[in-house]
Amino acid sequence: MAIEIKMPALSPTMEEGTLAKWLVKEGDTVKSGDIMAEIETDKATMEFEAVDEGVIAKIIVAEGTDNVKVGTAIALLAEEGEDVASAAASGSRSGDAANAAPKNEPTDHNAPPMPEGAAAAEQESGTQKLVAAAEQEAPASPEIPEGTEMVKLTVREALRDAMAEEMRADDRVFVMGEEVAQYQGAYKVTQGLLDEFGDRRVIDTPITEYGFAGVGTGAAMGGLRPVIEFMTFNFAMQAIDHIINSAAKTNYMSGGQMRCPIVFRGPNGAASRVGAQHSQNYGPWYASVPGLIVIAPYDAADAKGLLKAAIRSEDPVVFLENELMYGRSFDVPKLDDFVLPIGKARIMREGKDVTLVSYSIGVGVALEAAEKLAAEGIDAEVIDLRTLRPLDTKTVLKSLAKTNRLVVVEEGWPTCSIASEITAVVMEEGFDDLDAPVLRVTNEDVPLPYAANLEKLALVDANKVVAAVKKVTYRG
Ligand SMILES: Cc1ncc(C[n+]2csc(CCOP(=O)(O)OP(=O)(O)O)c2C)c(N)n1
Repeated sequence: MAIEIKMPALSPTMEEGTLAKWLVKEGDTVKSGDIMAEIETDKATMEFEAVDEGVIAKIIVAEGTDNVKVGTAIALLAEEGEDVASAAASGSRSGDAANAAPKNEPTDHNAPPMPEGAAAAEQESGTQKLVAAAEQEAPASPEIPEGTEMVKLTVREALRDAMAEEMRADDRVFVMGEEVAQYQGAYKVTQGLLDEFGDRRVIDTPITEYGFAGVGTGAAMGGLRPVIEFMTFNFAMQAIDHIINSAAKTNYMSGGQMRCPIVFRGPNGAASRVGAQHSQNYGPWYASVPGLIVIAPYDAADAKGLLKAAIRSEDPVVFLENELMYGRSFDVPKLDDFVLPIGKARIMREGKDVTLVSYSIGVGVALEAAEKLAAEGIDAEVIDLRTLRPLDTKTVLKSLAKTNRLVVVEEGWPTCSIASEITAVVMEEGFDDLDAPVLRVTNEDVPLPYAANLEKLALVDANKVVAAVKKVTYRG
């Protein structure tokens, strides 16, 4: 089987580039270190070296092609002893998941058109469509066709449906974690999955987060699409080395030649009376790591649409749920394949006097505050970030340009928080739009107390948001 040569990531931020020039042609022999092509990005022109030895069996993406996404197959290499003609005609092999074609490829009706290079490569590799679905620009709220039926689902059911749909569509997807199979999840998120998919794809593990996060990461590098459930993200402290040092680095340290399509999911943040060690928000921790995508949905529709997108992502996703949201019901579009774009915030409520930015359970706090403020004649716009990395700063800055005041609401500590990051971005890029300092409304900067009265005082709430808004609107 031929080896796919892929568009390399020649810098940590490179997402696509121009295949400016091929320096080899079909039939040429290359060895490790030979310069094969010149690749241009908006920053520089760089030489692309061969890693493997062999004969160029086929050039897939022609020179001069713009917008070739990192990871797109650009040529096929026949290995030593392999017949070049049949290598060119045959499929390809590679250790990474981007090449392992799914048996039943899911279709993404929301996927925008692909750039030329990716479209050409798609004929060679069916999975390019999935890459494009997760990585392309898409509208903030994908259009839900008029007349679409909505169904009420709990966040828990929406998450289960997302996994079940992706498992039906792609048999590389499997779920692994403590109590996910027979017990159907510590919070019953994996309900029904063992019955439908069997114990090869719904796997109970010992209490060893380091072990199963590592097995999952290896499986993703080897061509599968694991969904790793942590009973809570507090226990993922045991697994953090695999998430940060292995999964997040794969794409970059292999120069785009290997990907790690894995989802780490589970509840995050404070629950109720579970104490300091079980009540932490890891959003800011993971969002500070290049190479990770971090998603923290609020409602059931987002939980479903974003988890489906996460499972299709070519890069590792930390998917932060919230225990207190699992049982809450919301409208979810009844569509065959409801997938939301990663990296797009959503305006939950339009307003003109102040912008409230939040994510996960904090969105509910912000919406509650907006209602209270409306009663006092203050019209708040509420933004749900949805994705914490990459952050949709455009949507935040656009809203600020309208309201000129901003408060960030976060169920987490204030120091080095998402709120701090938003504040920095707004100061750097939106300074002239500010009529007041940006305020952070967060939990108190202490390990969460266990005593019910102290816990309540330490957590963010709508009254604290109202007080902050009065400060920035000078109505206090
Ligand atoms: C690192 C970590 N992972 C998961 C948990 C959640 N957890 C608490 S008790 C428990 C089961 C413990 O079973 P066992 O060790 O057999 O002790 P038992 O309570 O049954 O005596 C689990 C999974 C945890 N506390 N810490």
